[in-house]
Amino acid sequence: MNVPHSIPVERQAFRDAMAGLAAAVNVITTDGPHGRAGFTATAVCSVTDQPPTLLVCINRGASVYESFTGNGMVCVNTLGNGQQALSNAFGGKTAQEERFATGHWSQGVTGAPILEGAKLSFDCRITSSTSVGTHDILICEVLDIRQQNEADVLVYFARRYHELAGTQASV
Ligand SMILES: NC(=O)c1ccc[n+]([C@@H]2O[C@H](COP(=O)([O-])OP(=O)(O)OC[C@H]3O[C@@H](n4cnc5c(N)ncnc54)[C@H](O)[C@@H]3O)[C@@H](O)[C@H]2O)c1
Ligand SMILES: Cc1cc2c(cc1C)N(C[C@H](O)[C@H](O)[C@H](O)COP(=O)(O)O)c1[nH]c(=O)[nH]c(=O)c1N2
Repeated sequence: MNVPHSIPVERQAFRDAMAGLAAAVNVITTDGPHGRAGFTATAVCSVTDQPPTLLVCINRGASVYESFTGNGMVCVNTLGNGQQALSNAFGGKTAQEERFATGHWSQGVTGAPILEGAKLSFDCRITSSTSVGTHDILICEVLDIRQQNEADVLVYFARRYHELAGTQASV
């Protein structure tokens, strides 16, 4: 079978198609010698459960990039219903102080900020990374998990937020 290799997919066509994938909304945080920082990410998924590992894609052009790669620690805070303001604040163009002022934070094993009231928080160490196009794929080993089983879930789909009723997840 002849597979057409040379038909380019336009950037906008790719984005329009990706808008059809529903995704959880996460505020990714870090702290350490390279500063406290955070950004919103939907490009997060499970990689393997041995060792428990997830990935986070971060744009190398983001103002927070050096803080994340320099500190080498991250917390993936998955948002629940009613936390759209946090997603918007961490979604770009606002100062870090302003972003963190929208939530209440604690610290766990890695020192990265843990969002009080998040649906889930994965405290992680970055074990490796790979550059693809404009982004780095951060491979993050999960060292600790905090969760609210009954919390509702915030979903980003078709360029807007949707709320889902909570479901039980077990660790
Ligand atoms: N992976 C990402 O970097 C990513 C993901 C989602 C949203 N965003 C950013 O958030 C803003 C709002 O996004 P939106 O979903 O409302 O509309 P949009 O049209 O900008 O994006 C639609 C979808 O395309 C994908 N996408 C967008 N920008 C991308 C990028 N630079 N690299 C890889 N995939 C990308 C995402 O799946 C996104 O949900 C935009 O500035 C967008 O760039 C970035
Ligand atoms: C819903 C949604 C989802 C995502 C984003 C935005 C929004 C609103 N952004 C963009 C990212 O949050 C933004 O670029 C950072 O906050 C960095 O912005 P500054 O460079 O600091 O202004 C984003 N960026 C990224 O590198 N990976 C991702 O998965 C996502 N996902």
